[in-house]
Amino acid sequence: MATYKRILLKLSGESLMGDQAYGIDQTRLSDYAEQIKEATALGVQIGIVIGGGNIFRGLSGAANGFDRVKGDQMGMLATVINSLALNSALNALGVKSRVLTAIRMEPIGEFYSKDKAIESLEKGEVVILSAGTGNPYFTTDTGSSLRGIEINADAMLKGTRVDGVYTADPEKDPAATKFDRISFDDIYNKGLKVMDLTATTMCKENDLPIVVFNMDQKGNLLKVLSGENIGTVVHA
Ligand SMILES: Nc1ncnc2c1ncn2[C@@H]1O[C@H](COP(=O)(O)OP(=O)(O)OP(=O)(O)O)[C@@H](O)[C@H]1O
Ligand SMILES: O=c1ccn([C@@H]2O[C@H](COP(=O)(O)O)[C@@H](O)[C@H]2O)c(=O)[nH]1
Repeated sequence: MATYKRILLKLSGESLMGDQAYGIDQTRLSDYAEQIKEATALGVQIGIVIGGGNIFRGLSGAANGFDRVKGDQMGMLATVINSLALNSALNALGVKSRVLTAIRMEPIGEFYSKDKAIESLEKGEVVILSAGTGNPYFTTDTGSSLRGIEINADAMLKGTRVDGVYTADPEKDPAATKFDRISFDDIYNKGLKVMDLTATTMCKENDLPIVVFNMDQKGNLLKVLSGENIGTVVHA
């Protein structure tokens, strides 16, 4: 029996490159697809947003002289590339999945609507919600909170390459310690940067709890869905 009936799973684009310097690592991609397959076997309805940091980020583009809006559009297209890769990997495992895009680009994906997403979820299909919010100056974390709220998810599961929320960025501060649970207010008060503040605020204001966990370890998604607290729960 799973803890949640419907989830929004946020996957990190940057994690998708595995040990490579850029792009999509096939082993990591297959591992994510396997974990998602295991989760569907529990009967959980799964919406997915995947980042684009393994390919392009608007802010890095702007730092190199790109127009910010064009750079962000490139970033959103990067998330579509990752979404198609995941769609293909899931279909190869026999998991029916569908890509909906926040920007019209048929036949690459169907244009997103909440109704289409929910219809697919109720049929047991995995829905990949691509191109972020469709607008520049946002991130896929904000895209995840937005879509999670729209589809009435029970929780947003942020599957990343660290195993929870720490007192400081654990990739920079080896002395940082992990929280098992933390409130939205403490995220602000302590200035923790595991997710951007727009995304955090949307989750707080719409009562969408977040679970941050390490998706790069096989079996972890199943553990979270089975109620094991292997990450950090961010709550009201
Ligand atoms: N207090 C903190 N606790 C945990 N992680 C933190 C904290 N502060 C910063 N981070 C960083 O946040 C990162 C997680 O963010 P995320 O999964 O969104 O990665 P990303 O690089 O933004 O991915 P994407 O490609 O989807 O944009 C971790 O890699 C971690 O280094
Ligand atoms: O709603 C959105 C979502 C994303 N972007 C751009 O895409 C890249 C990649 O997304 P990440 O969340 O960083 O993985 C992001 O840097 C933005 O440039 C966007 O503009 N709007």
